[in-house]
Order: sequence, then C-alpha cells, then structure tokens
Amino acid sequence: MPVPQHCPTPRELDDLELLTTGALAPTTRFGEPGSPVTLTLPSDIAGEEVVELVDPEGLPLARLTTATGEVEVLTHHQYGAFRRLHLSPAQVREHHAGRTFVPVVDALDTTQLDELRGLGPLVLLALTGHGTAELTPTALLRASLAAAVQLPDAAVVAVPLAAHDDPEADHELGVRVVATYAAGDPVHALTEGTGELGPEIAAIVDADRPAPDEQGLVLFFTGLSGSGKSTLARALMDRILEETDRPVTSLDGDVVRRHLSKGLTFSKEDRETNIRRIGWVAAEISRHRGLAVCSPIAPFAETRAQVRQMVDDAGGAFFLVHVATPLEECERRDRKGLYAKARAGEIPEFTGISSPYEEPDDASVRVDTTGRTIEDALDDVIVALREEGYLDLTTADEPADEPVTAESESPLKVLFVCTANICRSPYMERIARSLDLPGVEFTSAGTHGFDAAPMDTPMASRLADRGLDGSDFRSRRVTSRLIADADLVLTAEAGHRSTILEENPEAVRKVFTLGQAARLVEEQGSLAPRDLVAALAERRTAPDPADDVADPYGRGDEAAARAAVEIESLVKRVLGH
Ligand SMILES: Nc1ncnc2c1ncn2[C@@H]1O[C@H](COP(=O)(O)OS(=O)(=O)O)[C@@H](OP(=O)(O)O)[C@H]1O
Ligand SMILES: Nc1ncnc2c1ncn2[C@@H]1O[C@H](COP(=O)(O)OP(=O)(O)O)[C@@H](O)[C@H]1O
Repeated sequence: MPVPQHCPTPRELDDLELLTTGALAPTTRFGEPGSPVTLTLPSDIAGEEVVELVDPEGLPLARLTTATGEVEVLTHHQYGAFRRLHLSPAQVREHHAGRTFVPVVDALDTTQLDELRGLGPLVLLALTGHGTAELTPTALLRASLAAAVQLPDAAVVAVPLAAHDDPEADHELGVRVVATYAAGDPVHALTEGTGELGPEIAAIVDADRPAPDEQGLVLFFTGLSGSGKSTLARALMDRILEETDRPVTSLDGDVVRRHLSKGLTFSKEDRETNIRRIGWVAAEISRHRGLAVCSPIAPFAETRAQVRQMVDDAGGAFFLVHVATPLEECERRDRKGLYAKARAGEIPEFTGISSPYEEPDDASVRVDTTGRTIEDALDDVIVALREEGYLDLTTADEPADEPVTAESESPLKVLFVCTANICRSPYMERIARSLDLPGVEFTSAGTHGFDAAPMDTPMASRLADRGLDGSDFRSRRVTSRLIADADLVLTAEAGHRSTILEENPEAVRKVFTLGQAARLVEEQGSLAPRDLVAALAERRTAPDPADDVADPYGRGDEAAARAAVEIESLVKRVLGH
C-alpha cells in the first residue's frame, strides 16, 4: 500500500519548513502541548499511521507520524522566489555570525534606515510567513534587499514565520525564532517609523498594494435560483465593458456547470467542489489584476469564505453581492420551471425547497430585486462598488455625459504631485503659473516628503534659467483635504497616482499622471478648462509608466535639465488645450 499523500495549507507548509530547519527549537514536531504549530489532516487519512507531506506541486517534503506529530525530512522546500535567501539557523551561523539581527515585517522607512545605519553589520530577518508580514513574501524580500543596498553592510535572510490567529502565542514564538537565529548575537527591535519610504522601496510597496481601482477584483453574486444573479451579473459586465478598459471574465453558474464543472451533481459535496473551482479560477484572474464576475447559487457560507480567502491570498479584492430576492418571488418567476418540478419532487436537493441556502452576513451589498427594474437593482451594486473604491461606473440616474456648466465662478484648482515636493512638482507648478491661464490655480505637494523644505538646487537653477524664481517655494505633504479640494491632480509617476488613490479612492476620476493627461487631452481637442477636466473624468485609459517623469533628485544637473525639458513639454501639452 502506498503511503497516502497530503498537501498542507500555506501556513502549515511554513511551519513545516521552520520545524525541519531547527528554527522552532526546542519544538520539533506538530501538535506539541500549548504550541500553535499544528497540522490538520483531512478525515479520510487522519487515521493513517504515516502520511507523506507534499508541496503544492506534489514533491514529497516530509514523512509525518500522525500519532506523535513528528516529521522526518525527505527534501527541503525547493521552489519559490528568493529561495536562496531561506537559510536555516545553522547556515546563518556559518555565514553571518557576529552581526546584529533585525526582524522585519514591513518595508523599512527612511527613519528606520537611519536608525540601522549606526548598528554595524546587520542581518535583516524578513519574516515572510503566511499572515505575518504586511507585504507579500516576494515584495517584503524585494523591499528588504532594496533597503540592504542603502545600508553599509546588511544581509537579508527569509524566515517563513507564519501567524496562527493567536497573537500572544505568535509573539512568543516569534521572539524564540529570532533568538534561535541570533544565537546570542544582538537583536535590534525596530522603532515604529514615520512610514515615509524612499523612492525605490515606495515603488515596490506601491506595486504590491495597488490602489483599489487597480487591484484584481472578484464580483461574486450569490442567491437563490431565479433571484436575478445572472441578469444582474450580465448587466454589470456590459457596463464594465462599456465604461472601462479592464479585462473581464464571466463565471456564470450555469455556464460553469456546462464546462469547468461538467458532471457534478447538486449534492452538498459537489456544490462545494463547484464553488471552489470557480473560486480558484477567479482568484487566479484577480492575481493578474483582472476582473471576474461569478454568479453561482453558492449556498454554503463556509465555501464562500474559502473563496474569499483564495482571492485574498492572490492579492485580489472579493466583493460579495447577496441577491436577496425572497423564495416566494423566485418561485413566482420560475423562469425555468424548476421550482414546480422541485415541489413535485422531480428534482431532489433543490436550493430553497429541499436543500438549504445559508444567507450571507458578510455581503458588501444586499439587493432584493422584487418589484424593481434591473437598472434600478444594478444601481445598488454600482453605488457600493464606487463607495469601496473598486470601480466607478455610472448609475442610471447619472448620465455619463452630464452637461458641465462653465458658469462656476471659483477658479479651477490643479494640484501637481511628486515624491518629496522639492524637484518635479514645484517645477511643474511654477512653469504652469508662468503661462498665466485665467481662472486656473496651480499648487503642488509630495506623497512622502517633509514639510517646508526649499526646492532642490539643480531644479531651482533650471527655473532661474527660464527667468523664474523658486526661492520662496516650500514643500508640503499631500493630504486627503488637498486631494478633495483639487479639481485635477497631475502626478509625475504612476506610483504617485496609486499612492493617492489608495487613500482617496473616490478621487479616481481626477488623478492622472502628467504624461497620461498629455495624451488624453490631445485626443480631446481644444476645450475650456472645466470642460477639459470633465472630459478627462470620462476617460479610463490607465497610465503608462513609460510616460513617468523620472526623479532627478540626487542625480546631478544633467538629470535635472532632462526633467525640466520633459516637464515643460508635458505641461504645455496639457495646458495648451
Ligand atoms: N437541485 C438544484 N438546486 C439548485 N439549482 C439547480 C438544481 N438542479 C439544477 N439547478 C440549476 O442549476 C443552477 C445552479 O447551479 P450552481 O452551480 O449555481 O449551484 S451551486 O452554486 O453549485 O449550488 C440553477 O441555475 P440558476 O437559476 O442560474 O441559479 C438551476 O437552474
Ligand atoms: N430587478 C431585477 N433584477 C434582476 N432580475 C430581475 C429583476 N426583475 C425581474 N427579474 C427577472 O428575474 C429573472 C432572474 O433570472 P436569473 O438572472 O437567471 O436568476 P439566477 O441567475 O439568480 O437564477 C429573470 O427572468 C429577470 O428578467
């Protein structure tokens, strides 16, 4: 008889790695009394004496003795980005003894980097385990490597220390694991930083945490048969296709059952399999920042929660719509004649009649379609999507091309944004002001800089070359108030735009990169300023990073001169219209 195999959860795989490298010493096995390091086997193999634990690709990693929880190593984990940084405590002793050990769970900010500069040779212990880090494992390691480059002498080691939903036990475990790695060498606990990130690290973090409107999204409609899931999902898809350039995939319940889930029945087990398949595909779509629209009945809360988790693990957003049309109305509609058959006992296990539907208590929006038009019901979904910042579609009572009146007396406010508000955005501001456009006000701010710093000299000199004075300029940070007050926000890079939208998702229609705006306005032709801003709000073309204005900070006069020419040309392209 072959030994049964089992692929543990990501958390258990992390625990297994640390158990087998000695990082959890003195714990050496799963399920020690009082330890959060446990492993759950599916019921069909829980009674076996020995189980082979395999990685997701089926590579046997360890042999588990189920009675004791002991594991015997077969192979060490082999794949995954930055595998070379995964060192055991013994390997760390060999290569890095005598250094100061710094546990890291998030990107290091500028004050934390300053704090580390005086500490001599370091090991940044990146705690990448499931649920522990603020970033995905790959991004945490990329950010830690970028930080190490900025320190005099720092090595990065990946430690997949997972979280087990028990903060106290996890804290105790973490302290022990770090102490095992340090083995008597000093351990330095980082102080809470200001959150201000240097440009390289900020770019890594921005890419890992896209703004809600750039994140992958799974729109999951659940409800009884005939409640209106497919109808609403289809109408929403059409709206998305009409108004955005996001790629969309439909995973409709009936369609999935003809392809991906062909042959499955409506037993509880098969329904669960069906929903997990939909969830798996949807999660993969969201991993690539796509949009998946799913509309199965999905009657069980636990399976829906599993889908939410899969999407979350893939870095996507999960948006649950409960189509809460009551059974009586669904049965009255009985579009496919199935309720009549179910009542007659011709269809067993029919949801709502002879099989349960567990109402969700975690839906983003609940829509009862009884006595309402499809458009009207759809508006509830669109409003909720807009409120959460995921998608900005027009509702039925809000025509896409609402006439914009130019009679407004107050000036149009344009805010330029870069990182520290000392090079690029002040230059944009001053060049724009020099064009003397009536009825438009120009200001600037930075996503990560300090307050009240003067303009950086090389860029100030470029202004002086053009007969403009930047000596009175003082920097400031972007705030939600500044964003709310602005009619148009133009950023140097796509990363600045993402940072702003993360905090202010509702601003999605008025924040563009300068390069993006230049392209868009040229497609519009000449318009009055307010009409131009309104026209931009209707455009959905994503920014192209190739249009970014590169940061000249600290790169000398030539870089400053290049940035100046580029900015001047882009500002004139935008404002010329
Ligand atoms: N026993 C039983 N119970 C419920 N539904 C049944 C059943 N037998 C067939 N049908 C038809 O299959 C559609 C539901 O399939 P789903 O894949 O969405 O169901 S589930 O999520 O796996 O529970 C459902 O389609 P919708 O009306 O689009 O929901 C029904 O038309
Ligand atoms: N406000 C509404 N929203 C959605 N569907 C509605 C609404 N009013 C009536 N209906 C009708 O209800 C039926 C819903 O069917 P369907 O969308 O296939 O449901 P499900 O996919 O949940 O089984 C359709 O015939 C649709 O025209």
